[in-house]
Amino acid sequence: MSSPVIDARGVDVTLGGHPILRGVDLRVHPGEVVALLGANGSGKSTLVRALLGIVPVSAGDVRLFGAPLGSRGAHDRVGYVPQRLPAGAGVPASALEVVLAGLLHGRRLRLPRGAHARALAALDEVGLADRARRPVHELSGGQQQRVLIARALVRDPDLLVLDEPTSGIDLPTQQTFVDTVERLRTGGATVVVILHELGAFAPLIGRAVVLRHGRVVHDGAPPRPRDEHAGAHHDHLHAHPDPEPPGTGPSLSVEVTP
Ligand SMILES: Nc1ncnc2c1ncn2[C@@H]1O[C@H](COP(=O)(O)OP(=O)(O)OP(=O)(O)O)[C@@H](O)[C@H]1O
Repeated sequence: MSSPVIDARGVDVTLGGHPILRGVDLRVHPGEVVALLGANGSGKSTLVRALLGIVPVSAGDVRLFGAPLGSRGAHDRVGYVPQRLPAGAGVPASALEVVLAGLLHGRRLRLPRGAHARALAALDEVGLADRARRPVHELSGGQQQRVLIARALVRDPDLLVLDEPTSGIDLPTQQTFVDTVERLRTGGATVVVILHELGAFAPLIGRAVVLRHGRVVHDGAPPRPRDEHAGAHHDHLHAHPDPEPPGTGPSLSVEVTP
């Protein structure tokens, strides 16, 4: 089998003095589309941030494209779509400028040749070509999310990491994202996507990794929708909080569905 795009072994992350990830192992191979699932607070965003070197790892080892974290060559191949525009996004940057920023990374402080055409093409792909000059903070939440996706796409990434791309997004826009991921996968890219529900992504997802209390509790076939609330494990896809810290509380949980 080809060498993994992501190779994380025994990853621990501690934030604010609290253990958030505990001994996470994750290997993702070229061309895989992997969904990262789990309740609110189970550690999904922290895991992708650790994989990308955005939060420090307190134990374990992470490699991207075979290189240790911090290797620029590897990072240049990644497109990352965070959950929302970072704080400070009130600066009056246009959608086009935000997308162009995706082409500035590593030591590259100048835009490459053809940058504007590439940025406009990326905005067009997410259906925002006509909003290119609009200040991004004047766009709707869903449109801002699309701008962030365009910012990742403009890099032509070999690894695309999406943090809940469909939360608060209408169904037609979700389909735009799914089509984009499908196109990247067809081109050989690898995709890791945090989701609360497989939803429109379901046809693309061959593997699901479920986190609970910062540990991987499932790595394999995606749960079928009708199983989401069945069984004791209930490590499902909805936006419920992670119920109790590990090692405390009762081992039996009961859910009452209205
Ligand atoms: N910078 C931080 N300092 C302290 N605790 C943090 C920090 N960032 C995240 N956490 C905590 O880590 C836990 C996991 O958060 P994380 O955002 O990774 O979960 P998640 O599974 O992505 O949740 P959601 O589905 O709500 O986005 C939460 O309890 C959160 O409060």
